[in-house]
Amino acid sequence: MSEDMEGVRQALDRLRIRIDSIDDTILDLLNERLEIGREIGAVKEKAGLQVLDRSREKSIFDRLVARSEGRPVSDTLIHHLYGIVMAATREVQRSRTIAYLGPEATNTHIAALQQFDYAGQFVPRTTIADVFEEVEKGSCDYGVVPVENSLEGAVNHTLDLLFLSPLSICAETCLAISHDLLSRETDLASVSVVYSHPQALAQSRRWLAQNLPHARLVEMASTAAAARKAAMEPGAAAVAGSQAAAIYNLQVLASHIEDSGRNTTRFLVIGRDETRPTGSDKTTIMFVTAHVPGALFSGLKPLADLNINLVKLESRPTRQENWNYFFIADLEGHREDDLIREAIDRMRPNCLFLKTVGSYARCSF
Ligand SMILES: C=C(O[C@@H]1C=C(C(=O)O)C=C[C@H]1O)C(=O)O
Repeated sequence: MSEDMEGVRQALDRLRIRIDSIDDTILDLLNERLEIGREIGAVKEKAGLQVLDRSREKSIFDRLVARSEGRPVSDTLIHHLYGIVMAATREVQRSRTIAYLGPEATNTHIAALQQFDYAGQFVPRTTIADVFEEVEKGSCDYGVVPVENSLEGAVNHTLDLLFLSPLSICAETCLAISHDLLSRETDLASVSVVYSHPQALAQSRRWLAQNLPHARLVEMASTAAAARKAAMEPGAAAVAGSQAAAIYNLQVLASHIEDSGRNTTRFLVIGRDETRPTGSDKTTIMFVTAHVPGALFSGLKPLADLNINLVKLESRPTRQENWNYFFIADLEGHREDDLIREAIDRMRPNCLFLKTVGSYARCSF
């Protein structure tokens, strides 16, 4: 090693010792914070108070943002980091169980982790119907299921189950599906085999041919199974979402290796909560109209009359009678808004059946 390189190594070692010591302190302080959170939880439980206190959380964010002004930890980073820390502090006060369409590391799992800030007990279920059932019978507080993909369209099974279910939509979350190359290796040269779902391999074919021309490509049942395999095998990599890296402790060797296309999936959180208005909300209703000319038109007319934006309209067979359909409409606004309330009241007499499935904050893309 040249003298120069030796100097660089020593400088890095010295600085990294300081980083290690800071990480230890941060971790000890986080553990102390969670322990205090647990004590706060006990006080609240005795007093019959709710775990979530938004105004306290807001005042913490405001104080920290002001404290860090002009320093490297930005406003956005504070919201991101402390959002996770606060979710964990709430979680030790009252654990939430979240059923999702599994197995582990699927896009639905990632969407669930993202939506609940990684705090909670996440329970994989094999089918969308099983997720609904867990929440309906009360063994889980929430369920997370896919509802729409930007390339494939609606997930009909989710819509059909929602039609029959007593549960509400509490939130929606969107996930940009992108493909990354994940491995326990730290450089591309050490990768000799790449595992993934056939679709993900196909969508990354050009990048793989250019960057790993000699690697063997092996098809797996899912990108999650591929990531799990890559985590166990030296010289192996997986094409999967970057979040699978955190779940399986893998390195992201390359990001966004898909050849083209923007592929986004929208997920719903189902449960029993009635969500408060946020100022940027959507309301989902489901309704059935009579089988006569103009029925859908008169059903929807109040929306036009009241100038309410119809974000989405889908139809599905009711399966109770042939050629009978129910409609799913997403309206801009919250069920507590006077305008939305008025519109639904006016729609009701024009429909054979109508239910509000939930009002929730719109996801940002
Ligand atoms: C710890 C508390 O419970 C929750 C968690 C908070 C936090 O992590 O700082 C703040 C407010 C509450 O939503 C609290 O009420 O102080």
